Amino acid sequence: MKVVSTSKSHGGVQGVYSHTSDVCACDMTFAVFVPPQAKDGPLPVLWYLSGLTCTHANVMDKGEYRRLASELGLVIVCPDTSPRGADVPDEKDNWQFGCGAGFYLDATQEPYAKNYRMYSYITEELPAFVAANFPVDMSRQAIFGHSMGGHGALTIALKNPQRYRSCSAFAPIVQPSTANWSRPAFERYLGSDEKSWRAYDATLLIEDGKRFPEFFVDQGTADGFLQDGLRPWLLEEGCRKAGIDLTLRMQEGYDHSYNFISTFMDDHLKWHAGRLG
Ligand SMILES: N[C@@H](CCC(=O)N[C@@H](CSC=O)C(=O)NCC(=O)O)C(=O)O
Repeated sequence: MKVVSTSKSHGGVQGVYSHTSDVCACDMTFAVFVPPQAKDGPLPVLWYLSGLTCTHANVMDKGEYRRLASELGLVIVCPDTSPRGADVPDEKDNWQFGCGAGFYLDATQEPYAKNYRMYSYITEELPAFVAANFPVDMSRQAIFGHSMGGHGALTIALKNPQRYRSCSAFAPIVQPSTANWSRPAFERYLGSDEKSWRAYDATLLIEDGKRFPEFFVDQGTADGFLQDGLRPWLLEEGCRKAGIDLTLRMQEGYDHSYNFISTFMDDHLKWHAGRLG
């Protein structure tokens, strides 16, 4: 593991690290905040998945999670959103595909299948790496995220309900396989058979029988992506039919930015901490 940077904050350490990922066949960078309680033993770990165009740094710089994470004794891990590097296929002028737009899935189509394996990276390789290198109690994990990362958190929790004690999201893409901003990426990563897309679509996973006990979602009413891209009412309907407990808070006047996320970050951290013990 390469230490990119460390910096003391609220008694803990905000670090940025990189490692060689076999799964993504490139070097990957991620951020970890370790609160001061780590000196007394392993701590619960909360995974934050970021949205389109982000790296590990957006939430680290603008999410405002460290003060309360320190108080609550939560380790916060913030991975990148895609593979990157000179050998990774990309489309520089397309923010909804390629680097920064990995959609937390395992691509099956060439030339993307070699590197774009963010589902396996987030659920297998990075957890094993974090467990081996940080003071974490892997029996106490939770996951949350924003937008594309909200989609990632919901789908990963639905597919691994025994691993995560809780899941929440800020303005998640709840049905990416039918939204115009994500459909083209799904087709290019997964091929034209839309049946294979269902494995990476929260509302369709629920329709297909996957379950998670409860979700907590915040959504701004002034979010420019609300009507066409995010559509939380689809998740509301799916959860209602499936008997999944969904707390959906429509936050008046808030947009899609980190000003919205940081406003409600404390509520999400407290909600997860209450379930992580
Ligand atoms: N470049 C786009 C806007 C991209 C954008 O809003 N990205 C969001 C996530 S969107 C869904 O996954 C984000 O988190 N951006 C990073 C940030 O720091 O705000 C455009 O120009 O419209």
